[in-house]
Amino acid sequence: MIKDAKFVISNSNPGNCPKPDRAEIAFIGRSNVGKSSLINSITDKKGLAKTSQKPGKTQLINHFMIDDRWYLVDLPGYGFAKVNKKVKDGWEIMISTYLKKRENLCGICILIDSRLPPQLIDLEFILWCATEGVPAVLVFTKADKQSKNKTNQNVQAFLRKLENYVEEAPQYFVTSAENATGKAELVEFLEELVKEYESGTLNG
Ligand SMILES: Nc1nc2c(ncn2[C@@H]2O[C@H](COP(=O)(O)OP(=O)(O)OP(=O)(O)O)[C@@H](O)[C@H]2O)c(=O)[nH]1
Ligand SMILES: [Mg+2]
Repeated sequence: MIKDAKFVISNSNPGNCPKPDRAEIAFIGRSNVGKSSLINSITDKKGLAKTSQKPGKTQLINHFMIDDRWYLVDLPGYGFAKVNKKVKDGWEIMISTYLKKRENLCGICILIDSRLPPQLIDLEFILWCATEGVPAVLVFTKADKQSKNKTNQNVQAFLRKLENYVEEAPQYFVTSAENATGKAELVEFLEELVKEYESGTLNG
C-alpha cells in the first residue's frame, strides 16, 4: 500500500531528472489513456498528477516521491496527432532518451485503453521496449467503461496480436482509475519491483 506521495519536479530534459539514487517506475502510453489518473488512483491523491479530458495534458517528465523510498514517473503520451510535428518529435526524443538512459529505471507500465481493439502504435511501442531492453508490463485502463466480458475480449485480442510482435508476452493488469479495479494487485507488483531493485537482483 502506498502511504505517501509527493510531487518532486517536472523536466523536459531527461538529463535534469533527480539523482538516480533510488528505484524508479514510469507510466507511459497513448495520450488520454489514463496515465495521470491511474497515478492519482494508486496514490489516493486526486490532484497529484494533472489530468484532462483533452489528450496532450502531460507534456513533461514528472517525478513523484513515493513513501520517501522510490520514484513514480508520469510521462507525456505518445501518438497524439494534434500537436505539430516539431513538438511531437521533441516529445518522442525526450521519452526515448529518458527510457534508454535512466539508469535507476526498474520497469515501466505501458498503459493500454481496454475499450479499443489492438492499436498499432501500442504494439510497436511494446516491440521497441523489448528491442531496447526496457522491462515493461501492460496495464489495461478504463475497465469500468464496459462489461468485464468486453474488457476480457479486448485484452485477449490485444495479447493475440502481440504474439506477432514479441516472443514473450509481458505480464498484464486490468485496471480502472474510477473504481479501483486492479489497484491492489498493481501496487503490490510495483512495490515488489522496488524491493527487487533495492536488493540488487535487477539491473545487476
Ligand atoms: N471512466 C474512466 N475514465 C478515466 C479512467 N482513467 C482516466 N479516465 C479519463 O480519461 C481522461 C484522460 O485521463 P488522463 O489521466 O489525463 O490521461 P493521460 O494518459 O495522463 O493523458 P495525457 O497526459 O494527455 O497523455 C480523463 O478525462 C480521465 O478522467 C478510468 O479508469 N475510467
Ligand atoms: Mg497525463
